[in-house]
Amino acid sequence: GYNYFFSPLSKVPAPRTAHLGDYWLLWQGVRFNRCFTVDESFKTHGPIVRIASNKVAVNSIPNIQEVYRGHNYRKSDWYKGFTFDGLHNNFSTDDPKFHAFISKWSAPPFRKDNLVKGEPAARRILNQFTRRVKLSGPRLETVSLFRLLALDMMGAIVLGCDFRQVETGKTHPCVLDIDRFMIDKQLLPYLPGWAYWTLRCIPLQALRSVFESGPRFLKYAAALYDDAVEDESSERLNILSNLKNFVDPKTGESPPEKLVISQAAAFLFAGADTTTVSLAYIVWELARTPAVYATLRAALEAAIPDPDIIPGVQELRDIPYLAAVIKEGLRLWAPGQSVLERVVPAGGASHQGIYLPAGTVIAGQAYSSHRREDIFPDPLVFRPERWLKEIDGKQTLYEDPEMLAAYWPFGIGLRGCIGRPLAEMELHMIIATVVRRFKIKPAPGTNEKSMRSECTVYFFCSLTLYQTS
Ligand code: HEM
Repeated sequence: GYNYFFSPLSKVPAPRTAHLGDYWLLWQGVRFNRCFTVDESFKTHGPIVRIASNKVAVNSIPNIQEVYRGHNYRKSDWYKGFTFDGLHNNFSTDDPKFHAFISKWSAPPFRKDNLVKGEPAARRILNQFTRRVKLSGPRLETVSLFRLLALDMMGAIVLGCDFRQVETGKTHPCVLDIDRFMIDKQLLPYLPGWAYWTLRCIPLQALRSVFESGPRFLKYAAALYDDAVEDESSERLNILSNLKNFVDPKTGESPPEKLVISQAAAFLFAGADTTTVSLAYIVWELARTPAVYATLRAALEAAIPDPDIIPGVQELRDIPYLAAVIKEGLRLWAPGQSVLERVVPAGGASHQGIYLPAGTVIAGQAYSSHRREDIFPDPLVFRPERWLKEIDGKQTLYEDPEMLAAYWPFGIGLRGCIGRPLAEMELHMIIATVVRRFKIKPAPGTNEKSMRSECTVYFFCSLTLYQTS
């Protein structure tokens, strides 16, 4: 009754059941359908929609910019699930001071000049990947393989550790725990408290391993921390040794060990599967869109005459068609594209002419912004050309300001993705290698339906990679 008639949010347009409480959103979440249903609701009800008793979603670009730009709208309680041992990291915290404090240590290894020093390690892993593809035969489970690749690359380039998964073909246990951890932290929090605690009491091994994944994560991170060493030969900063040895020049203080370990655990879950999912979708789009594959292949053959050579990221960034393929892939299939919750600050705020009291949870979703027909014509078509323009007779990456404002696969502003430069480096190097060295086509069973997901790894994606002559 209160939710439906008297709540200040009852004025916000919504599917009828969303006005009644939190079950509508929960139901969409357990069906892995939240992102798509919220998107449908925008189409039916307009740019602001109520999605739960205290939650609204917005799809107007100025509203989204206002919410995500600064620290004014803090992260919601949902992010608290991503603490480890009660300790926050730069993903989970809603405190701007703590965020600035922890970002100060974490940011330097992600600087482009530092990442470039990781290129030899990235090349070594990509050559191992090529050998593994050849060993595996023509049909490949690409998601599993990309998961090995993404974690190995992140480990070698910025974490200062060698997972050696691609080389040995053995999956590190933390990869499976990423799945369990995401179920525990992303899905189960939507259950009512009694249902969550009932599940926790059921003595089923599969459930136990879900609930114990958080502590296990911390153990993996602690082991990495213990092993982290400076790579003196390359003068490359890695996150763990950087955090381990960091001394604040002003205060002389170092970050507490427990905090560093919690931060390392955050990088493990935030950096591996995001890259995996992006890769899987981009390669799938290339496999099912032969004209785009052919154009990219030709551009790469021109830029990389010898397929045994893997160019550096700067050289690859100078191939506009490759950059446009990655941009377009992330437009359609960014891994974190469902609602990212923030909280309306003290004093409340007005969005789309509706007053939202302080404490209302508000969110946009990249999935919907990226499919705005008025901004991205034929939004469902994978068309890298939309990001290109002929300037002075040369094909150039062109970022139309309206498209750019609506494009946020890595989030926006101060709480945007700290790993973006690394992710972009990995995507450039991996996609260039795959396309330059292999012909690809989707295997039977990989189709629109099998690829439909909330953009976690819960989808079946099997592509056949053929080696070219
Ligand atoms: C294609 C790959 C990636 C995509 C699309 C992506 C996307 C995002 C998005 C959308 C956010 C904002 C989340 C929110 O507001 O809730 C985010 C934050 C974050 N990402 Fe990424 N990410 C990627 C790769 C990585 C990598 C490789 C790392 C680390 C090695 C990483 C570490 C983080 C961290 C620590 C945050 C929290 C930043 C903060 O709140 O200040 N991400 N990412």
